[in-house]
Amino acid sequence: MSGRNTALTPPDDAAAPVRHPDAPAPGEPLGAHYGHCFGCGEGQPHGLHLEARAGEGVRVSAEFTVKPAHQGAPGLAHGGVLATALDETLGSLNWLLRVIAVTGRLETDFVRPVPVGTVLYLEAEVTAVAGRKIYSTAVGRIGGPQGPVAVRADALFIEVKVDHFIDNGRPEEIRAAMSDPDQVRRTRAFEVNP
Ligand SMILES: CCCCC/C=C\C/C=C\C/C=C\C/C=C\CCCC(=O)SCCNC(=O)CCNC(=O)[C@H](O)C(C)(C)COP(=O)(O)OP(=O)(O)OC[C@H]1O[C@@H](n2cnc3c(N)ncnc32)[C@H](O)[C@@H]1OP(=O)(O)O
Repeated sequence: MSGRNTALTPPDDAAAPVRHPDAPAPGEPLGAHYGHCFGCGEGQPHGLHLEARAGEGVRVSAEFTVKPAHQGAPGLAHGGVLATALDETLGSLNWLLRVIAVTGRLETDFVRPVPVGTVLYLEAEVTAVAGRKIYSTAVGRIGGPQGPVAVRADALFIEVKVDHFIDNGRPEEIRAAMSDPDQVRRTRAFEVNP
């Protein structure tokens, strides 16, 4: 990785994020980006079924209820599942920028154990943009939207073209996605980004 800048701190010449004019209004649900997504899709029985809503600026909020299928230790959420909830919430921010992006780096702090049955209240925001690099941060609280922080993360997403998925995804799922008009419409909405 020598010569590559993979830091989670934006460079000095990074720009403030700009909310896309067609971004959903604050309070509106963003909906799943893909029905079989483990984070947000309805078609994954043991998935997180995370529902994100647009906030003000380039911010989102989301809730995730920890189910028995998400355990690591007895009665406690698996850390990787909590990282997935953070990743998914952070990923949904890119919908407000109308940019397709994938996680390059995700740095997670696990601050408190999260029992099964808990609702994790997540909030995320984009802090800066530098070329294809999108810097963002998220927290997850328990006991209520203003409760104590249980998890937090900083992330770097990298903008990609839709070809990233078409070229790399397993052909049978890509074929199915491309023959689903709702999926195509949702994906194409990103491509008109100037
Ligand atoms: C029509 C049907 C199509 C179906 C599509 C369906 C849906 C699509 C729509 C929306 C869905 C979009 C996303 C999903 C949303 C949420 C899910 C949660 C998010 C995820 O779960 S997503 C999965 C996990 N994610 C990956 O699967 C990424 C694997 N990876 C790669 O695919 C490459 O690695 C890539 C593309 C990241 C970069 O590759 P590349 O060749 O384009 O760019 P390059 O290497 O030149 O890097 C450019 C600059 O980024 C820096 N950089 C690169 N990598 C870095 C790293 N790891 N850490 C820190 N910095 C990094 C470099 O340092 C350089 O920075 P600098 O220029 O300053 O040096």
